[in-house]
Amino acid sequence: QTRMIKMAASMVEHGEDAFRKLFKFYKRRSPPPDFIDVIDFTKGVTNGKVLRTELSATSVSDTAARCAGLHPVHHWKAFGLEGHPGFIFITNPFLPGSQQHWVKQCLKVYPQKPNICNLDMHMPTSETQNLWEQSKDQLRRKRAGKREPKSLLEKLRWVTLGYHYNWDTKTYSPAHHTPFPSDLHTLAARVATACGFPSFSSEAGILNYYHLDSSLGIHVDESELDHSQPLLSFSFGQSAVFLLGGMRREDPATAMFMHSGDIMVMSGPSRLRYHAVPRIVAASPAEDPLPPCLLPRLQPDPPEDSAVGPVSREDWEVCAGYIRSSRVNVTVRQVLEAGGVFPGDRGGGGGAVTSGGASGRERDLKRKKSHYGDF
Ligand SMILES: O=C(O)CCC(=O)C(=O)O
Ligand SMILES: [Fe+2]
Repeated sequence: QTRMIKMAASMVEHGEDAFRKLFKFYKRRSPPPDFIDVIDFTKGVTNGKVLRTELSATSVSDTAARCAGLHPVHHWKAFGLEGHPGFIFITNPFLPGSQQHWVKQCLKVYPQKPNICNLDMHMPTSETQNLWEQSKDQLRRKRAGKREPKSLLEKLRWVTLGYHYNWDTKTYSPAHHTPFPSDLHTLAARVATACGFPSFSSEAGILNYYHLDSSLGIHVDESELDHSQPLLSFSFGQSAVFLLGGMRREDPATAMFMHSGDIMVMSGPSRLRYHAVPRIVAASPAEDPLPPCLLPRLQPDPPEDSAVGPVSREDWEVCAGYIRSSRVNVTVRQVLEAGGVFPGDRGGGGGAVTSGGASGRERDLKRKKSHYGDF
């Protein structure tokens, strides 16, 4: 019997190596990896694994899409992956000019109280309240090509929204909840509806801020209590290599680019797949550090009741200084079943939930360290 256990252990180890090796391959600095095997959905169906997917084009009116800064749903290009039901990749469906709104919110608005960020553990609220004010002049100079010491905003690693994820206990709790931003709620609702999840409710958000040397370890997001609802992921700024694995940590993974504006939906049988971000891919020196979809252009005024507003030139200069060497990813999750409550919660708060599985939302040590300490 010990032999069997040993054999199983070595198989797991061997398998784990496959995803970990791929992770290390794409993370490597010198020599840098080639990206030949990385799927680029913006190039269409070029890889045998890539499939076109139809969305429910009539489920979201063109007006509702426009109010969330999105093209009409029938213009979106959505893809799936062979053997990965429930995985949906939408290449940048944002209207020109509207990604700027989300970048600005992620840098200027969402890091503010009552939301929680990694810097809260290290400094008084009076200082974290003012990340933007304290960083804006430095970032503006950066945008003009000047070398600058790291601004406070560049030390931001994560922000949580709604039910604030507790990285230590790997749980959400009714005691740690603040209102979810309404503009992001609207965006997520439109995307979820187009993907066939009209009852999706944005209850928790995790924003991850990456620089050119950042990565996110292999993990699965299983702390939410309702896995029948999708996980939505929005990316802005520099591109990333994203690895999508299987239901077990040792399953092989597929590499794909996530570019600015791309949206990923992990639903159904793909909701609990392992995944990781081994690398941020900087624009080549010959290119503008800002992707074309983030270059300033004159936009028609957004509709009256739009969730997205115009970004002032002043504010955009700061954002551009930041995003020329960074990536922001926003994930939106539904935590509870419709009408559900936290187990053990009698309405009085407290009573954190432990998610299934002993591993919870497993992150590698590196990532864990960066949660509270790495700055
Ligand atoms: O940055 C990404 O694309 C992935 C983020 C992620 O997996 C998470 O926040 O759970
Ligand atoms: Fe994740």
